Amino acid sequence: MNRPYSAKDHLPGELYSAAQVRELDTLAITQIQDDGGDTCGFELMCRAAEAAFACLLERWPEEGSVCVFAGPGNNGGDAYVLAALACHHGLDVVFYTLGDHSGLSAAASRAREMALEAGVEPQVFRGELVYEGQVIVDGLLGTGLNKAVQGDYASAIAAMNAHFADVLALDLPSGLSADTGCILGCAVQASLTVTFIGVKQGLLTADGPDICGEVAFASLSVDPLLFHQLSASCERISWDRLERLNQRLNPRRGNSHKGEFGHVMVVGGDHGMGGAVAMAVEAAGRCGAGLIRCATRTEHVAPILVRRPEAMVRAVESGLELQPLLAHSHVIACGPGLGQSSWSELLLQQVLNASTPLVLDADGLNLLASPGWRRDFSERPVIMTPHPGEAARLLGCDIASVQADRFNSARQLAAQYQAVVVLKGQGSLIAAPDGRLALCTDGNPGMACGGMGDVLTGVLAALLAQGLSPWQAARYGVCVHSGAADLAAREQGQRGLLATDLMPYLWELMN
Ligand SMILES: NC(=O)C1=CN([C@@H]2O[C@H](COP(=O)(O)OP(=O)(O)OC[C@H]3O[C@@H](n4cnc5c(N)ncnc54)[C@H](O)[C@@H]3O)[C@@H](O)[C@H]2O)[C@@H](O)CC1
Ligand SMILES: Nc1ncnc2c1ncn2[C@@H]1O[C@H](COP(=O)(O)OP(=O)(O)O)[C@@H](O)[C@H]1O
Ligand SMILES: [K+]
Repeated sequence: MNRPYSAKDHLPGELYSAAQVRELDTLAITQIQDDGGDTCGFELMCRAAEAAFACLLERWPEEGSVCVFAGPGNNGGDAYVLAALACHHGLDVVFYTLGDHSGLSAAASRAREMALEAGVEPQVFRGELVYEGQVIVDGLLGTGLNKAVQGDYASAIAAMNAHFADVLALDLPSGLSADTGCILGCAVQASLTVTFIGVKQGLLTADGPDICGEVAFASLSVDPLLFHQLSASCERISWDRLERLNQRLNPRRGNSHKGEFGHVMVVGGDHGMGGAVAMAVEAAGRCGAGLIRCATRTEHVAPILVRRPEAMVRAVESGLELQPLLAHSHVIACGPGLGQSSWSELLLQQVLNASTPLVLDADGLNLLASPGWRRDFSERPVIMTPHPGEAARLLGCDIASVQADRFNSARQLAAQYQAVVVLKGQGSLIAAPDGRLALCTDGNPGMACGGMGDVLTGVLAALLAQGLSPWQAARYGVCVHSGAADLAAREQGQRGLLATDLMPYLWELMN
């Protein structure tokens, strides 16, 4: 029996779209066929069901029964085989079907026969879920989901979600889009999702992580060489993975000096928003920038110096004093607390006129989105860090449209601005202008609080200052930032986590 392995830290680094996984399925079936195996995908279906059933036994070892839902596609086929295995194992099986099962695929038909022979008694789901046990298996809809869920399917999903039992989802929770991580109409809330052959990109961003529960991956013993035939849509990154891939910054030479680690200039902090620049300054320092300057409003100078006397903080009240300061910087971080006043515009204008590597965040992005400000950054190393609201302004659409396809939104922004883009939020995405995508699985909802983005801006600026390219810095920085937040939350919990709580952990992870 092929053993799936679980926990997001151990998921493979390659993520795939639904279409790509279908391609992998086909390649795997062809190979099984060439090796003298079955020709219709039944072998693969059996392996999927075996892997899922192994997970079920491991997670719920005491349970004596299982309730299985099967849809009319191959996801339902997996469910039939699992039900047969459960019967053979001596579990009581309640089996509900939805949709027309007279047109099952060849593989799913064989799966159904196998279930009937094992003693499974399928009944059409008519709105009432009668089951007393602890485990429901969701085999309604998989990667074939192609429209919003409604009608009987929606009723079945509502019944599963209302039941006290835990749900094990086959491949992915029904109703979740494998491509976007969005709920299409409604979705099953799973405790455990066992996903097959390739990890679908939608499991790890937007609503995916909330809906999937724990994610286990089962390769179905597919020949790894098959995977070389198509490139993954997206790379999964995490602090732990970067570390294992040995993508850390090298230890410093003993004989080094501050000039080697870059001078960062943080620009922003209009009236009432001095904290934002203060946090970017401190994060840049904790991530190893050689020297940090800050250009801000007069009233913020003293408070920032009190907190971080290491920084060189200058008042730029008229805005025009900025130009000569920029000339002495290796990296500019612009946007935190910048505001959208004429002062803000004057500062941003000068920042955009420079050619220094740039991290652009917050109001820097909001201003960039307004008419007449649009830029092409192909000649300059730039990282843009929009949250979904800022991304919507930059793309001229609403937030729901950004979130409806985060992968596409990030890619589109990177192409339009010719910059590396970090689309923030659960499962932060990093997109390069050439189409490369990475998804960070670190981070937690404790980070949904003011100032977290300002800290990220400082982190990224420090990494650019130490010589990383925008693509490297963004991948590394997003993982360090989210990894630090996970460490901080482990101490005291997620709720109540503050942006400045990350500082000691940034320091630790950077070493
Ligand atoms: N093809 C293969 O070789 C393998 C496939 N596997 C399983 O097969 C699944 C994919 O199978 P399918 O491509 O048949 O797709 P699904 O099983 O996801 O279902 C597709 C069916 O559902 C219908 N449907 C789609 N959206 C609907 C909606 N919102 N409301 C009602 N009906 C809807 C479609 O019209 C179609 O009839 C995977 O997720 C995985 O579980 C696994 O057995 C591994 C091997
Ligand atoms: N639910 C979440 N899960 C993971 N990361 C999150 C979550 N909510 C926010 N974050 C992260 O926290 C940071 C918040 O940034 P942002 O919204 O710009 O905050 P602010 O503007 O207040 O500084 C981003 O890096 C984002 O990815
Ligand atoms: K499913």
